[in-house]
Amino acid sequence: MKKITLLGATGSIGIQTLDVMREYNDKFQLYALAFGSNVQQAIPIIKEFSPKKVVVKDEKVKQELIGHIDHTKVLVGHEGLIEVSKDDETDILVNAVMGSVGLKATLHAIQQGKHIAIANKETLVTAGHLVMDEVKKHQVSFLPVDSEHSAIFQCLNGENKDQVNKIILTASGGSFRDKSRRELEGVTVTDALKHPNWSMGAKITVDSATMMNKGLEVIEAHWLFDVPYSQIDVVLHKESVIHSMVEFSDSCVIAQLGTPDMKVPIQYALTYPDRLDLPQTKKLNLVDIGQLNFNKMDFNRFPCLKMAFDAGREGGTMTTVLNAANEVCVDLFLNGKISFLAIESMIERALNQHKVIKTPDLETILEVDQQTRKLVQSYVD
Ligand SMILES: NC(=O)C1=CN([C@@H]2O[C@H](COP(=O)(O)OP(=O)(O)OC[C@H]3O[C@@H](n4cnc5c(N)ncnc54)[C@H](OP(=O)(O)O)[C@@H]3O)[C@@H](O)[C@H]2O)C=CC1
Ligand SMILES: CC(=O)[C@@H](O)[C@H](O)COP(=O)(O)O
Ligand SMILES: [Mn+2]
Repeated sequence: MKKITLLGATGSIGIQTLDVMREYNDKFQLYALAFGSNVQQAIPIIKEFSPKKVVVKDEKVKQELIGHIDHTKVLVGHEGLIEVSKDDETDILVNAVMGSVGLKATLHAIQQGKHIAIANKETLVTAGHLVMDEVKKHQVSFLPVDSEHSAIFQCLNGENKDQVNKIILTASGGSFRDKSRRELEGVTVTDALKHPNWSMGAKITVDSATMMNKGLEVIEAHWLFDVPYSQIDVVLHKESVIHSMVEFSDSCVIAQLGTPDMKVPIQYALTYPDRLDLPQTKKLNLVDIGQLNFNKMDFNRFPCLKMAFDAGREGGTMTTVLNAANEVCVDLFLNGKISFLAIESMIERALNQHKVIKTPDLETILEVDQQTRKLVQSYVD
């Protein structure tokens, strides 16, 4: 029985992680969970899984929650996230929070030798070098949940990493893939939230529409698989059936395929190296699909992807700025404060204003993250 601490239990990945745990309740037990403020979503989860500890965003949410639950210790904020993540009783940390709020807890968990299933790509974008250094130092398993990275991880299974030519990430194109840049001028939040293939949280769905999601994933792949940016490609693939590919020295390409269902990579990260039944998922039927499409990525159409490659190549605090600026801009867009196209122009402005600090420590990362959030907010205030 593995004890799991699940950060982001009320979110899209969190809920699907609980589905997997429900199916395999002889293998996994929910020791602790964390969520932000969605108390109504959290109450039935807490009642069903009876975790020993729950972490919420702040005191106000704690007060809202405690009248509804018994026998569960309620903790608050960053300190709470760190406490449950490094807790002696935690075997596996599933990090499925949205945003760089997951960084410190992840570092503490690794330092305590916990195994990590990582969905929270922002943690790797903001401070990938710190995270991967700790992973190497403490020899923990750090398994990707993100569908593309799970695919790459599977393609690399048993292969010699020195014989990798390139990693090829697939991108669906997001909600606006068939629109020209001019047509993007009037798009709404409701339109942006209609992802063609995946049902996900609001922030990642907007990231997918701006193509920043793929940009974050390029940086995530760089850190997870220790591959230089010159060996990472992105190809448009509107069906999201091939989740990603790896090309090897002999020109052989290995791809991982499946219907778009996040329960597959979530379960694989929890049960690796075993592949257990997943009865709830739809099997891939290529005959029914008939045709798979691939298109060249257009960096002028999707400037966020170019910004992410450039920030990744620059390194240091540049990706911290990219991530923090993006988090603020997407939030402003979702709250109707800025237009869709302002997301990319404001991120670009923040990147241009930043003087990079190479190999920053944690304190520097956190400081740059906060400064960037304030700066980007000041563009609209
Ligand atoms: N959804 C997907 O299919 C995929 C997601 N990912 C990545 O996984 C991560 C989660 O995405 P997704 O599940 O879609 O996001 P959601 O927005 O659906 O869920 C985010 C979760 O994080 C919680 N949260 C937010 N802020 C805090 C905080 N300060 N303290 C504690 N918990 C907090 C939310 O709580 P609450 O809502 O209660 O406030 C919620 O449980 C992201 O990094 C995303 O990029 C990667 C691949 C696919
Ligand atoms: C399910 C998942 O991993 C998402 O990151 C997904 O890949 C988003 O799709 P696109 O970014 O390709 O539109
Ligand atoms: Mn992905």
